[in-house]
Amino acid sequence: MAACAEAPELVYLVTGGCGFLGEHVVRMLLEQEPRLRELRVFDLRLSPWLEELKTGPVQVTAIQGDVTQAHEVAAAVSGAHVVIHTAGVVDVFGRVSPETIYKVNVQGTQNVIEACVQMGTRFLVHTSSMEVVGPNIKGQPFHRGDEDTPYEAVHKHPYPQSKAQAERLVLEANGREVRGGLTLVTCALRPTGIYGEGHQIMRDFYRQGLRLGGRLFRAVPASVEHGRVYVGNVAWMHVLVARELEQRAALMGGQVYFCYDQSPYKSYEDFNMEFLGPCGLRLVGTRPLLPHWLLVLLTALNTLLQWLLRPLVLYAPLLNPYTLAMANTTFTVSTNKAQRHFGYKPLFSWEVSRARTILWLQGKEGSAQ
Ligand SMILES: NC(=O)C1=CN([C@@H]2O[C@H](COP(=O)(O)OP(=O)(O)OC[C@H]3O[C@@H](n4cnc5c(N)ncnc54)[C@H](O)[C@@H]3O)[C@@H](O)[C@H]2O)C=CC1
Ligand SMILES: C[C@H](CCCC(C)(C)O)[C@H]1CC[C@H]2[C@@H]3[C@H](O)CC4=CC(=O)CC[C@]4(C)[C@H]3CC[C@]12C
Repeated sequence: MAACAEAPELVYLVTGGCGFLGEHVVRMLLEQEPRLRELRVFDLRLSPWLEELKTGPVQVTAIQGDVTQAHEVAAAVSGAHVVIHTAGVVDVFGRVSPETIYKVNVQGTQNVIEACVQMGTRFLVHTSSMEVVGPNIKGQPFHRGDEDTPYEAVHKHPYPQSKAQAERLVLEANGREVRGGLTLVTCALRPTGIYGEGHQIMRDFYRQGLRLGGRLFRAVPASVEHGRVYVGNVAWMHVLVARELEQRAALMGGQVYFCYDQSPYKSYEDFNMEFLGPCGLRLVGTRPLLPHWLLVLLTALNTLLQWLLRPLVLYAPLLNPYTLAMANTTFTVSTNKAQRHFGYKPLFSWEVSRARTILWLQGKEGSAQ
C-alpha cells in the first residue's frame, strides 16, 4: 500500500458508511487521510449528505448495496486497498429478527472477508463491539478491564452473539492468502457505548424526557458504571488503524482493540444527563425510583406485550430484560493498547465531545442527521 508523496492513490471502502458511526468514519477519512484518492461508501440506504461530499478533491463513490449479497460486496471491494467494515444491524430491542441480525452481521462479514480474498484487498478493519466480551448473562462486572482481562463471555442475545461470531471470523482470516499471493491483515475495534452527533438512542431519551415534562426517572443505581466513547474518537481510531495496518502488520494483524477516550465513567443515565441536563432535562431521584424486582416485572410485561402485539404492530420499548441487565452491570474499559500499538490518542477531549453532542441534541449543529 506504499503511497507516493505527491499523488493520492489509495482507494478505501467503508461499509455501513451512512450509519451513525459510518458517517463519522467517512468524514474523518476525508479530513485526515491525505493519501486518499477514492472513497467508496457502501450502504443499504444512501444518505442525501453524501452529495455534498462529492464536490471535494477526493472521488466519493456512493454504492447502494447489501452486505448479505456476496456479488455486490465483491464488486464494491474490487480495486480497494482498505476496507473498513462498519455495516451491521444494531438491535437489542427486538426490532429485527434474530435471523436478519445473523445474516447481516455474520454472513455479511464473511462476504466482506471473501471479497477481500477474491479481489486481492489486503487490509480489513472491522467494527466489533464491547458486547463481544460483555456484560455476560450472569451480570458479572467488568471493571476497568483491558483486552487481556479474563472474563466469562457468555451471551444469549442475538446481537452480541452475532458480533462475537463476526469478530472471530475476521480475526481468523488474518494471514489468509489473497489474490496476488500476499496476505490479508485484519483487526477488530471494540467500541463501548458510542455517543455523539447522530446517536439515535440519546435522541430517544431526549424526546422521552420532553414528553414527560422535562423529567427522566432514574432506573439504574448511580454506582453502576458504563463505558462510553465519543463517536469522533471511534472514527479516528478506525482511520489510524487503517493507516498503520500495513507498516505494523506483524504487530496489529489479528488483534482486537477496545475504543476508549477521556469520557468519564458514570452510570448510563448519569452519563446521558451530561448532555440532556444542558438541554433542560432533569433526572429525578438519587436512587432508582422503582425497586429492581418491579423493573424486572415490567421488562417481562414488555416482552409479553411485544410477543402479543407482533402480528399487529412492532412494540419495541427501550426497557426489556436485556437492556435492563446491560444498564445494571458495570462494564468499563481502561487500556492503552491502541496507543502502544498504533499511537492512538483521542482527537477530541471530553469537553469538546460533550459540547459537540449537546449542540447536536439542541439542533444547532452537527453533521449527523
Ligand atoms: N452504536 C453503538 O453504541 C455501537 C455500535 N457498534 C458497531 O458499530 C457499527 C455501526 O453501528 P452504528 O453506526 O451504531 O449503527 P447504524 O445502524 O447507525 O449503522 C449501521 C449501518 O449499516 C447499514 N446496514 C445495515 N444492514 C446493511 C446491509 N445488509 N448491507 C449494507 N449496509 C447495511 C445501515 O443502513 C446503517 O447505515 C456496527 O457494526 C455496530 O455493531 C459497536 C459498539 C457500539
Ligand atoms: C437502552 C439501554 C438503557 C436502558 C435504560 C433504562 C430503560 C433501564 O432506563 C442501554 C444501556 C446499555 C446500552 C448498550 C451499551 O452501550 C452497549 C452497546 C453496544 C453496541 O454494540 C450496540 C449498542 C449497545 C447494545 C447499547 C444499546 C443501549 C443500551 C442497552
